[in-house]
Amino acid sequence: MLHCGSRISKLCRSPVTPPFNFPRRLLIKFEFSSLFQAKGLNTYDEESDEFLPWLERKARTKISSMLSIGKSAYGRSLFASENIRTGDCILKVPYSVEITPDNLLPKIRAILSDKIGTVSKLAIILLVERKMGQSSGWAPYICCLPQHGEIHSTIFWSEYELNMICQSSVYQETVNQKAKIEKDFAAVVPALQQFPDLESITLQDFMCAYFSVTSRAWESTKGLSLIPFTDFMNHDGVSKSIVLFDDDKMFSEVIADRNYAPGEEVLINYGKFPNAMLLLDFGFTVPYNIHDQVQIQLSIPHDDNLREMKLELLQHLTPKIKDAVGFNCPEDTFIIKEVRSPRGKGKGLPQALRAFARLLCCNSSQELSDLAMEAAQIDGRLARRPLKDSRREFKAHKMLSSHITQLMQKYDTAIKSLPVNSPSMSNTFTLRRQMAHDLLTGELRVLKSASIWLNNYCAVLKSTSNCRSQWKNRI
Ligand SMILES: C[S@@+](CC[C@H](N)C(=O)[O-])C[C@H]1O[C@@H](n2cnc3c(N)ncnc32)[C@H](O)[C@@H]1O
Repeated sequence: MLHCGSRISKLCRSPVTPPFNFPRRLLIKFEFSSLFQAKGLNTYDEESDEFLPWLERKARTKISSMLSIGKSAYGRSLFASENIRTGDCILKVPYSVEITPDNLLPKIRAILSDKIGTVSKLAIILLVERKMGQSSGWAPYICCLPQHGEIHSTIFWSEYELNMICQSSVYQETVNQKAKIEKDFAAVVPALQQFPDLESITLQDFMCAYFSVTSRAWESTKGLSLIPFTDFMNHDGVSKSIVLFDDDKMFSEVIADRNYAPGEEVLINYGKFPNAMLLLDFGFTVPYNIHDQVQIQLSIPHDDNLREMKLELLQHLTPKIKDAVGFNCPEDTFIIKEVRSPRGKGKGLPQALRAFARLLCCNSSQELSDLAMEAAQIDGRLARRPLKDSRREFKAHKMLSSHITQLMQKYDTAIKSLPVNSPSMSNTFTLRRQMAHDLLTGELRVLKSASIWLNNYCAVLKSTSNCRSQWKNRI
């Protein structure tokens, strides 16, 4: 899921020209292919057999004649039930059968704190409907949602399991997410206590419902919603199709971007998510994830004589400059992605990170003033250009390189310390250990690519400055 505020929304594009507007943002962006067909078991799912007819009766319209629900290696999934051709609309779900915060019972909404977020509101709806059992108008959907024990999001990992991934930023994100859920639950409890049927809802129930929302909801122009049936589709990171929302006709739909034979599993793309996000929000990882990324934290050391001046420079720049620079505190976090070419321009190594490194390596007030003046003369962004003195530019990047080397060593140790697979391990632990391995190896790959690029950049700087000094000596 793309978390509200903290995660960047991206417009979704479909290879098929849609006849209507794209959604602003999808919590899950649907793309599909049969890449994983080998894993798509398509065993007949008796329980789900009645699901689509039930939803179509509720919607009073046909939703899909081309897809059926089956069981896959990753739980329920949708499979082609007939030949599908590129451009076919394979499902169309009216907004009337999507679950949005508007479905919250007015009597509960009236006593809920304003601070409760949309994810929590949807989670409460799911919990209320579950408590209603068979009398719920959503009962067939509710009983398909994941239960505690089937969920592998890191919010459900034990401390021991979490320790396997303490190198990754997802560790802290998990701690933060759990704290947020606990806070929301504490705010929800007084409202639940007003209703005898709901007061037995536990934090664990709330966490499961919260996970159902983060792993299955979309965000579109109309806000956050759960889309029954569509949310049975599993993820394939290389697929291209998406769910489209037609606000005029009030339905969401998926259009085939290729042909499918009957029985093929139809997979979609949830978005360009790194394993860290897949793990936290969806409870799974992919073995080789091209979207993996690593958080790098740099700080101005307390024993740096110029610390105050560096802070001053960062803090007293105009807000525009601060935003553009991307840092305004002694310690900052930068996201790096895999650097594709060791000799390329460093795509993946954020300019802001390199700029911070240049600032950190300044060792005179004159150098700092020069940087500030240069920033003012160009676009206001600090230290974005290579330093004129190539030895200082070298030093800044060497510092980054050694920081990344240290991180690589820590990741390497973490991977080597993963418990060795053994038959005595529970299935759950074996799976989570594998997820930890996917996550750590992906992040290590990102670090290695950055390290190669930095070493190459430093080598070029060194040879250039050597050439220059040899040339100077000759004159
Ligand atoms: C939107 S639901 C998809 C339907 C789900 N399989 C079900 O049984 O209802 C997302 C969940 O499906 C599973 N899933 C989807 N794609 C996966 C993949 N590529 N690998 C592993 N699990 C996947 C994860 O459990 C995830 O939380």
